[in-house]
Amino acid sequence: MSPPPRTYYCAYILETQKTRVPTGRTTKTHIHLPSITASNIILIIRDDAALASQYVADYIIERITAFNPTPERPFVLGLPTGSSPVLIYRHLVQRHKAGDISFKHVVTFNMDDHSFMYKHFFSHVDVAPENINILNGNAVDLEAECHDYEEKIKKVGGIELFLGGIGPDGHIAFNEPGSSLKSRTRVKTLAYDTIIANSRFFNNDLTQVPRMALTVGVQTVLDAREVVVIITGPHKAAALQKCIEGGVNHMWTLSSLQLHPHPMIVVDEDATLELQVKTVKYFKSIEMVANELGFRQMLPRTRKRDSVIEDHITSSAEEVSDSKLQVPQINVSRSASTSPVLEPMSARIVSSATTGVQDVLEEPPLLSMSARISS
Ligand SMILES: N[C@@H]1[C@@H](O)[C@H](O)[C@@H](COP(=O)(O)O)O[C@@H]1O
Repeated sequence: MSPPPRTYYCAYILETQKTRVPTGRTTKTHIHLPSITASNIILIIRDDAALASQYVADYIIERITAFNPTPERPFVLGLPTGSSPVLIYRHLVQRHKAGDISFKHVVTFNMDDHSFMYKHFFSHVDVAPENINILNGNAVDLEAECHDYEEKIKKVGGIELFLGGIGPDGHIAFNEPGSSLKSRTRVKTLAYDTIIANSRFFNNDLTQVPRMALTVGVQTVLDAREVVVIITGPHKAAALQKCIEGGVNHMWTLSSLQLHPHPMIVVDEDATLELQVKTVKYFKSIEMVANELGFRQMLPRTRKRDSVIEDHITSSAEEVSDSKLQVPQINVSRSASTSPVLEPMSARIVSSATTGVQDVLEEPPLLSMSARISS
């Protein structure tokens, strides 16, 4: 009896893998899922936002644990704001409190200039204050602030994993439609759509929403060794469709992930509403095949490699020698400087500074941002 087609397919991959393994050496190999997709993008689909968020949080924990960070070689994590990652942070906090993960040797860089990170994440885990990097929208010299941010990222050895969210227009961080795909950290004028979307943080008063923001650039995100993006809700379905089924396009800056060697997008069913059925089925089958074969997404253990096959024997020595990282000694004071040039969103969020830190674990899962902030 002939095996089912998917067995043939898997067998074909395994055969490819075998022929690429150097002869005469005992190696344990893994296939990267991106190698069997049309682009490199891995799309993970979960039933709802809670399950998608849990997947991402567990994945981040897995990656930090596997990296085994130390003070000399910290794990560098890029982080977003917005309502999408709130459940991810909640899950990370829970796992931290359960003793599953420490953030002691994790250095963070935020995508843009919000302070909500303290409320939802930093205040609840053991991340060292000197390891937290957030753009300061109150800096006197904004250009220098942006330049220094890029330098700090470089100094710490680059970002290992950039977690991101998107706006309904497909923007990543605050890289609005039309942003250069080569852009780096800079001041960005916000699109009207984004101003409307962010008005929920400002009592729905459009006039209160800042018109500009500091943000990492598209290229800053693409430079990370891995990018993981969470997309949930039907209002982001059109953006997901453009970014997955369309080409690379500066009007949908998330689509730039197609240029990245290790991007993963984790979505709920609602976000897939605009995708073709065959696209959804295909990506689901990729995960199913991987599960059946007993492997998940595997990243190169060495920082410079982007190979289909991973060599577990040779990697560790290269990895250590290639990553003498220094934790930057950065002043992360949240206080505003004397004459603010550009007020950050965080400064205008009603009562965010005065309400104090709440235990986010007690919040209902899908409470809107505005409701949380004004409570
Ligand atoms: N700069 C932020 C993005 O980083 C975020 O991804 C987006 C979506 O936010 P939400 O997750 O609340 O939809 O909002 C803002 O534009």
